[in-house]
Amino acid sequence: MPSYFTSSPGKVILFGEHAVVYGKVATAGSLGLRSYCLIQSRTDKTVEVSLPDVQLARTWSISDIPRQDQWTGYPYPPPMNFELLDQLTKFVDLGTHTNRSQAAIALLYLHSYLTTDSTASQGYDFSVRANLPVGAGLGSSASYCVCVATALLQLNGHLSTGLDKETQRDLINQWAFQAEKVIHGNPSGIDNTVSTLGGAVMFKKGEKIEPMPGFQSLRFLLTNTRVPRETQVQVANVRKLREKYPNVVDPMLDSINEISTSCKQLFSQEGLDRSQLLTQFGELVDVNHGLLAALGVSHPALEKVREISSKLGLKSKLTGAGGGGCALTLIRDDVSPATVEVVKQLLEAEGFQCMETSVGGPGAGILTLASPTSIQEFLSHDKMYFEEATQEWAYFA
Ligand SMILES: Nc1ncnc2c1ncn2[C@@H]1O[C@H](COP(=O)(O)OP(=O)(O)O)[C@@H](O)[C@H]1O
Ligand SMILES: C[C@@](O)(CCOP(=O)(O)O)CC(=O)O
Repeated sequence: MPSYFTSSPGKVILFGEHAVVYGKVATAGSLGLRSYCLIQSRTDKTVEVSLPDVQLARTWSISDIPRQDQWTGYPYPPPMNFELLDQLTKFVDLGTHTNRSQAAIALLYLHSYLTTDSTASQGYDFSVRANLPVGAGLGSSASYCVCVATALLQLNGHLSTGLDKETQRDLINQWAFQAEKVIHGNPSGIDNTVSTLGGAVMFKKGEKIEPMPGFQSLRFLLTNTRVPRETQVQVANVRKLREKYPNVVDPMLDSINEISTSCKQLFSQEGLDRSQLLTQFGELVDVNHGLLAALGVSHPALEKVREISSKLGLKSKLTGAGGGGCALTLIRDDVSPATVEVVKQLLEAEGFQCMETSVGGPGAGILTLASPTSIQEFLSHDKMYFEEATQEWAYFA
């Protein structure tokens, strides 16, 4: 049985956070920061799971894991099975609300449906590690779920039955969404869609998530202010402001909507060269942050990022709910590595964590390994090891 690596990106909201809650368009893109999974069959009928980012290492006998009737491939995943969730919660016995318990239950939920008789008669090794900070609003959970879904679908032969790429992508996305529901209850589906498809997408509540045509990969410095963010609190604050001043706030939300649509137009505009595109993108970054700050969701730490980066001519905005969390700074093609280094040092001196990354890269991918590898070896590799193997990955785009 072959061994596989799977991988999938985190996500970042480029434009439209908060406004999206009121039915406006938002834009999100895939990050160069990814999760990586190793999966391979073993012969002793056990499942050995290693999730070092959430400090989980467990081995289960495959016959003990609650299992559903084998899923036949169609239709797409059945509705959430709460009885199975209960069984799995008892089975993993790690408490209901811990990071590791959610991660383990999400994995076993997919296992329960996707495992075939042939895999169940063997067992497998399974490990995931991420280049992404977990719980910082960068979609680590969706990235984890997409990696897990891709790995289990592939190991069990569900992706190799002559399906076209679009169907394979859909399968991965749908099953990852099931796992996201296990972790998050009622997510919008945006994070797993970006992680599966890569690139950038436009989304509007209740409507189909659409890829953004012509999107070009962009470079960003991502700064985690390490100020804890509470999405619900920020969303509630904007709601109160809107209730008090609807005639003031509604036009701001409409403006944010226009920023997302202007972004889409930028990438489909013929004859616009890359440098003009980046200049205009930076202007949209600036205006969007200004509107978010006016909605009251910035934070002194996020303003510090803006202050430092603007001194060196760079445009930044908060990303996600705000009130803390992360900011993104656009690095135009003409910005020298020395300038990036200076900005990084200044930000790190404030106690922030900086990550240089691209936005708009590939989505879910698989790398078939010529020979088995051990979990220990997988865990021992520097994370860059996986990045460097990029050319050999098969993506579903
Ligand atoms: N690398 C990983 N390994 C195991 N579980 C992970 C990993 N990354 C994310 N998760 C799961 O996703 C959860 C984080 O979800 P969340 O708090 O929404 O963060 P984010 O905003 O980064 O998606 C973790 O508690 C864990 O259950
Ligand atoms: C503020 C909001 O628009 C985005 C929240 O982003 P994050 O989960 O904090 O990255 C809320 C939402 O869309 O549900």
